[in-house]
Amino acid sequence: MIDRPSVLTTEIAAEQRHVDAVYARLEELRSGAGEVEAEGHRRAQLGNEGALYERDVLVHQAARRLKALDSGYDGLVFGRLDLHSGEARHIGRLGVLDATYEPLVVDWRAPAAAPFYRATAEDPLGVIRRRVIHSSGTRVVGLSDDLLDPSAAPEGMAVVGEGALMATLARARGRAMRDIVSTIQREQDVAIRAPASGTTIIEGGPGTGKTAVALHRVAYLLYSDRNRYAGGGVLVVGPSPTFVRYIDQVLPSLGEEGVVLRSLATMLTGIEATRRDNAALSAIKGALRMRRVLSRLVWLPVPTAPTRFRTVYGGEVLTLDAAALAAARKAARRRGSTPNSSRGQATTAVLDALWNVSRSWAEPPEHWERAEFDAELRDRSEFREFLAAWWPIVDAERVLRWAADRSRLARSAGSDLRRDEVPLVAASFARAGWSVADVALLDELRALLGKPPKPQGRRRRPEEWEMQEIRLSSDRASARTQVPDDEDDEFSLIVVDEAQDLSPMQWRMLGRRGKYASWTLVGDPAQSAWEDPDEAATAMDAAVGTRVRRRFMLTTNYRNSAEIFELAASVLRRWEPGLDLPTAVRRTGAEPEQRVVSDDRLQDELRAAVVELLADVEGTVGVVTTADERDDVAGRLSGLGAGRLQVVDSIEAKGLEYDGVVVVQPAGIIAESSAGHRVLYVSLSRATHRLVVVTTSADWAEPPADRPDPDRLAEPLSLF
Ligand SMILES: Nc1ncnc2c1ncn2[C@@H]1O[C@H](COP(=O)(O)OP(=O)(O)OP(=O)(O)O)[C@@H](O)[C@H]1O
Repeated sequence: MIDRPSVLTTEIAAEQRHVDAVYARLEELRSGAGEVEAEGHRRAQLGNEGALYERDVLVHQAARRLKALDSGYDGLVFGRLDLHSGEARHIGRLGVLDATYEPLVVDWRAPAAAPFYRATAEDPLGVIRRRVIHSSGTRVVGLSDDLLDPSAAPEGMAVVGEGALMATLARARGRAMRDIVSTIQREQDVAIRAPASGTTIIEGGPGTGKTAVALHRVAYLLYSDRNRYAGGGVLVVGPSPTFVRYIDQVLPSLGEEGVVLRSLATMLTGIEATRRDNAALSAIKGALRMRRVLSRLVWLPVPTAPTRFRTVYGGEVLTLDAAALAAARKAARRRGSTPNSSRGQATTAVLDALWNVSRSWAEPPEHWERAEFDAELRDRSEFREFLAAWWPIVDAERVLRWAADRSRLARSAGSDLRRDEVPLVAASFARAGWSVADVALLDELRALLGKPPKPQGRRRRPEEWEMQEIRLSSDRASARTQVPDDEDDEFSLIVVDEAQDLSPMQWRMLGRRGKYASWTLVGDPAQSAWEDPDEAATAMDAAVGTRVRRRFMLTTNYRNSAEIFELAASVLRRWEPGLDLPTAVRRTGAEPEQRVVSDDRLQDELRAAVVELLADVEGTVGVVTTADERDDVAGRLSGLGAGRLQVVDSIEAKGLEYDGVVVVQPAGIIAESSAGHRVLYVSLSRATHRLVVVTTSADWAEPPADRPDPDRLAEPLSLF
């Protein structure tokens, strides 16, 4: 007896035929792009500038095309819509036309693909059946159908497979975040395709896909207005280097390579913040009052500045003492805009002071000519050396290191730092390396210090500019990831993840990079650890400007099992009862566990829990501890997990996810910062499958009687 193929096998075979046709067409397009490139090189052999220009254009176009064709290769076709009109529309990672310009695949970002994400049974948008096509490389391995409009289904229309979303969510997580292009949900799609102008705010609880949505939005905006965004640069900012490593494969998997990903610790080229200050210090350093402190600091004489200058002119000795130099410094500052750009004003002020010395004598040498006096002194090496020592060009790092001297910091503090705060802040600048909060201070200092005037260079001929432009645009993608983006770097699109935690000084740092940018801000006020929401909101307003704001709220948690999220939510609600939290959609039957042990058993129990989770889940395991304990815990667990285990502190855990999570000493995590229960909420909502809490006290979830007033806690909800 011959087995009849199942409906699923028949349907898979039919889709495979279409997918094969798409790959065959892709090969033709690849060889076409190769020919364009060869043609470019042939033209360059003519040797004149016009030919070189054409070569650059053609090679650039071909390279872009090839890159686009390669990027979406695996699993290129992932969806199909069967429409009322009878059309079967395939959706994929990129658009492919056949030789007669009929679409074989529609790019997921094109308007024609929108119903794939937006159609529902209540509002089918002309879609009868939506099909998700699962592939492995170029081979179709499965299908998941949704019949959205059964009444319109033609006779014999097959409906096969399980729900695609649930199947995807149940899969084990790897070390890197994946794209969600085949299962984007309706509320997410609306945020992804929101207009570019102004500021788009995407809010939602843990695991609602905010990060995924923000990254897909970048790919969407690059698709819909590539010239503007690829040319002007796109910056994605995340909270920590670990987070940036976690998300850095999503955009390349969507075919976008040229986006700059930075964490708040690595915003400045050449400076990597290696530590975080404690909550009290971060609050001081992040507050706007630091700007006033820094603006005084930059004008103080450098610690090695000479306090006297003596020279001989026309046989007479001219001396400037400390008071005269201080007056000259004041005069230079009045005339200059920033210290580094004011060397000229400083020179003039010193010459004025020297001249005035001669004028104050009982018998001023009347035959001295001012112009001659200036010209001769300016030329002298002793004068130039004095100026270089007295008014040197300084960089931000040196200036902040000098502030490790308490008396120097106190001189700049005005009434902006309390007396007891000065030694704390000064001591932190004396420590090796920089903290994350210092990065924003260094950036502010760079702006306040300014730049020395540029020496005049040779002017370029217009055609040189043109060639330069072409090379720049063709190299831009790779150049942007290699060339330092310094304080001059402006972006046309800035995406900020975990935006609820930015300090006012960090908002200023980003604002300087996006004066004309379109912004996408992603955050969850309930996960906020920042204390002064009003000041942060003001700084955010100043950074993003007053243009139109659009808001989207994501409501479904796709990360956690319902069992795990219920625990995280119940803890947060004990502290802040009125919060609106998302709903988790996936039940696994695995309840989160709490293991209460004595102090001396804590480490053994932690190790046992980690070993157990590594054996139980397929993917990654995370251990979340307090910042103080993190390195010790990592040391004790080293050697376990072969790349599947990561130990992070509770702030670093932001934005990350693992299949299994062990949270160690939750009471310690709460105690670490003033909004510690929110930080714990973040820690408890990192796991997809298993959560184990290892603790020495059973009542960690109970808020203390003197907990902060819930009304005050709710304020950060108004950040956006
Ligand atoms: N539509 C979707 N289809 C498949 N997976 C999804 C979808 N939306 C979100 N996810 C998955 O859910 C998880 C959480 O997403 P993401 O990290 O973007 O959430 P988040 O809102 O930024 O979370 P948090 O605020 O807790 O950091 C990720 O694994 C993501 O891939």
